[in-house]
Parts: sequence; C-alpha cells; structure tokens
Amino acid sequence: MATHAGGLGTPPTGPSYEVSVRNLIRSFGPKGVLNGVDLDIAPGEFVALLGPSGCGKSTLLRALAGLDRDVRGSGVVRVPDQVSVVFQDSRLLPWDSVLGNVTLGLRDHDADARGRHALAEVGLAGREEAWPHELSGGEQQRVALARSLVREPKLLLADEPFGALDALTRLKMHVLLKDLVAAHRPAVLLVTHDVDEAITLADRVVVLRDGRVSLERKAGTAVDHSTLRGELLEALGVHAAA
Ligand SMILES: Nc1ncnc2c1ncn2[C@@H]1O[C@H](COP(=O)(O)OP(=O)(O)OP(=O)(O)O)[C@@H](O)[C@H]1O
Repeated sequence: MATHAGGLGTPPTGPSYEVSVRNLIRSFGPKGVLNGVDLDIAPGEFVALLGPSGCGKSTLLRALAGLDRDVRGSGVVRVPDQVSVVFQDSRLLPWDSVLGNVTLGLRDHDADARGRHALAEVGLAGREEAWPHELSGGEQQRVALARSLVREPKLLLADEPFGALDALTRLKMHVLLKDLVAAHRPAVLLVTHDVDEAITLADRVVVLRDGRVSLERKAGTAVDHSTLRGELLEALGVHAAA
C-alpha cells in the first residue's frame, strides 16, 4: 500500500535522512501516547522499534504511514512519499488473485511482469493465479511483502509482520526479509515484540517508552548479541531472574 504522510506537515530540506521526526505528539483524549518522539532513519537503514505493550509503537508507525491525520509534530518532520506498510495480517483482498493483489492499483504497462517478478522474489512463482485463502499464513505474508516491494518504496513500515507465524516460518521470513531489503534497499522501520528478531534483523534498535525514544543502540553482526539483549530487556523493564 502506498501512502503519504499528509498529517505531518511539509517535508523540509536538510540532512539526508529518509525519515526525520522531531517532537512527535499524539494523544487520544486526555491520554498522551506519543509525548515528543525524535527519530531519524537514514536511506537504506533498518531500524527495529521495541517497546512495552501499549507504549505507542503502532501509533508511531501509523503516523509515519500517513494513516493518522491527528498527529502533531513540531520542528523537523520528514517522511518520503513512497511508503509501503506491512501489517501482522496480510490484508489481502479475498476476491482477487495473488497476482491481482500484488499489482492492485499499479497503472504501469509492465505491472504484470513486475508483479510476477516480485512473487518470484518471495518464492511464490507459479502461485500467481491462486486465491489468498489457498495460501498458508506465511505465504500470505510473502504476498504482502511482494505487494509492498513491487512499489519500490523508499520507506517500508512493518508492524509485527511475523507476529502471527509459527517459529520456523518466522525464521524463514527473517531470511527472506533480509534478502529483500538487501536487494531493494528501502529504509525500514520494523515494529516487533521480539528482542532477538530486532537484534538479528536491524542495523539499529530503538526502544519506545513513556511516549519517547528511551534508548537507541546499534545492532547487526558486529555487536555482541547477548550484551545488547540484556541492555534492551532492561530498557523494556524486563529483569532476568538471577
Ligand atoms: N484510535 C484510538 N483511540 C483511542 N486510543 C487509542 C487508539 N489507538 C491507540 N490507542 C491507545 O494508544 C495506546 C498505544 O497504542 P498502540 O497500539 O500504539 O501501542 P503498541 O505499542 O503498538 O501496543 P502493542 O505492542 O500491544 O501492539 C494504547 O493505550 C491504546 O489503547
């Protein structure tokens, strides 16, 4: 799904971040959820967003996706026009084929070929004419990824995309997502509850707590996994048993 971050104001000129947000605020009635979020994501950078349940991760993602018109930002707020979003459920249209779902809304003359290519990239060549209900949950998420990436987004927003999958499928999807991101190089913001998923996939992990970014750490292969894991769990308020 391509969207525009219309509620966040006019993108300024400035440093070369794909996403640049300052003092983002969102309340629901009297309840302040985002109380001044600052976040930058460089082009091609993969950022994982962790935080306790209900801290506002999806609210932030929806704001960046342009799905929330009531969000407020002050200072610098920049989000690219080409944004794709993947949710926990694939949100495929049940009355359209797999290929039809991937190419939905694309007007280009080569949309069909691009859709087929995207499906091959996610390992679903030959399933173009299948109906969504004929696919497994993991396969449906593959279609959702193909649908996102066929639009060559500058920013891929993913809200717990693997949250409903079994552990083995999840691991396979990690490998797939890494390969797809390496091939297409979008900036990525991945919302997840899974600390290990965040460390394994992301270049940087951000913790949202009390409506603000409370911790940011580099991740990736050069970082000691267990040290970072401990630090992140502590930032999330999870204290390992002695
Ligand atoms: N449309 C809405 N109306 C009222 N309150 C809302 C709305 N959307 C979100 N909230 C509230 O905002 C808070 C943050 O919700 P959000 O879904 O962003 O949290 P989250 O960090 O993604 O949670 P989880 O990890 O459990 O998915 C919650 O307390 C939620 O009840």
